[in-house]
Amino acid sequence: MTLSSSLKIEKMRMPVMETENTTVEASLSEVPDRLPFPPVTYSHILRCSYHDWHPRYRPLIPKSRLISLTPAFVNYLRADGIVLPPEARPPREDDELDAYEDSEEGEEDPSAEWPEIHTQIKNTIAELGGKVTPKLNWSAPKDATFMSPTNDTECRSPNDIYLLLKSSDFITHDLEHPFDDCEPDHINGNATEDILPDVPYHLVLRQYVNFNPSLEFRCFVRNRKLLCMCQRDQNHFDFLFGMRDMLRSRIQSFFDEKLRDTFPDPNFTFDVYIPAPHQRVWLIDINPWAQRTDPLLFSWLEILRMKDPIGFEEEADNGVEEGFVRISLRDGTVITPSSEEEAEGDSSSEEEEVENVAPGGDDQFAPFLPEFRLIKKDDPESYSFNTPQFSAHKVPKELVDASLAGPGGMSEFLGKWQEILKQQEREDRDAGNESN
Ligand SMILES: Nc1ncnc2c1ncn2[C@@H]1O[C@H](COP(=O)(O)OP(=O)(O)OP(=O)(O)O)[C@@H](O)[C@H]1O
Repeated sequence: MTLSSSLKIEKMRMPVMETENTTVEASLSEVPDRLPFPPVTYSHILRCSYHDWHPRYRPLIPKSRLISLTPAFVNYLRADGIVLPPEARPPREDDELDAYEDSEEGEEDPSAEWPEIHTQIKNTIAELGGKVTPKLNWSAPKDATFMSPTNDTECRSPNDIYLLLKSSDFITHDLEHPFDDCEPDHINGNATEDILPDVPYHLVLRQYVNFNPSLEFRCFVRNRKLLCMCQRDQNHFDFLFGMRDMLRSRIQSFFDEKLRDTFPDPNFTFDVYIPAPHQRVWLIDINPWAQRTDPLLFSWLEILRMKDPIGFEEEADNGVEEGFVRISLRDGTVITPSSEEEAEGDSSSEEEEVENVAPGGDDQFAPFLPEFRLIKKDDPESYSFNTPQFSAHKVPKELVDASLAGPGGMSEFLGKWQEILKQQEREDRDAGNESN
């Protein structure tokens, strides 16, 4: 989950936008001040927490482990400043220096307050092959990768994890604001008492895999219908256009078979990863149907106003004649598929327009398949904003510049900074002793 995509950004994204099949034009005057979301309830937010859905969808998720967090560890994450547990030092040749370090007053060790968690994290990293990527109940610390030696969320030690978690605004949001803009649930039409629920905080450690970002997609579900989907990465990938129909079909089947009737809420979003050979769909994340979830290549207003797609299955359920569906190609050919396989076919999505004629034969047109939006080459309406992703959540520019000195720059910088502070303390102490 990312921090709320503000209405300002909604407005920036609204002007003319080329979609898969049509051109949507929306005048800024049409954009309401508040988006017409149904109320986001506390329980919806909790049901989108990794710890809640992980047990249900375990076989669909890349290998991951959950560590239930104690209040002491959560307090450590919440505390200002970044103090890391001392790490085992490599043996030194200089005996004198070793003696000096041993004789120094014990370094502060925050993990003394949560030794079991520290050990569990160490063991889980080892169990998952030595490399993990962390997240809390809803968010990964993607905005803090500049702190990492590898410049991503790969972690090999507990300290790598603490450094990322404590540097991330997204993690702070999970800790301090998970229920912002939400309201209590209603039972029999009456609002329950407005008390913020306790969050069972968990650290999620996922086995680190080299993800191909072009094959990550975000999908939007309304009233248990897959409404639309788009790529997650903000770059253009030419090869995706030829694969669009196949990927859409995979995601649709995955949704129909695994998620549609099992996720407790009718509205939500989910992220998937479909690595080569693109046979298997992996569930990566479930996010709330709420403005805080980044709509990526769509705007929320557009999604909220979108017509329901109508699929083959549904037509069969409604007893609608097969001929009701037609696919017209740009050369004027009209085909009427008799099965999903045929509809999928190998026709190029670039060449094809898919239409649906509403029951009753009137001229209402609605998208037949969920729209699958991809970033076009040199798209003048590029969806990226010429700023690095998550830049709004990063630290002051000077610090970012310091980190650009090279990989690991920031953690080295932090280590040096802590040394400088300690040296300062020692000097102050000595100066105090001399003056006494
Ligand atoms: N097992 C993994 N190994 C390596 N990278 C991963 C793994 N799982 C996820 N990622 C990467 O981490 C990114 C963030 O993961 P995830 O979607 O769970 O975080 P999030 O904070 O909920 O994101 P968002 O705010 O966009 O919803 C993914 O887009 C993917 O690129």
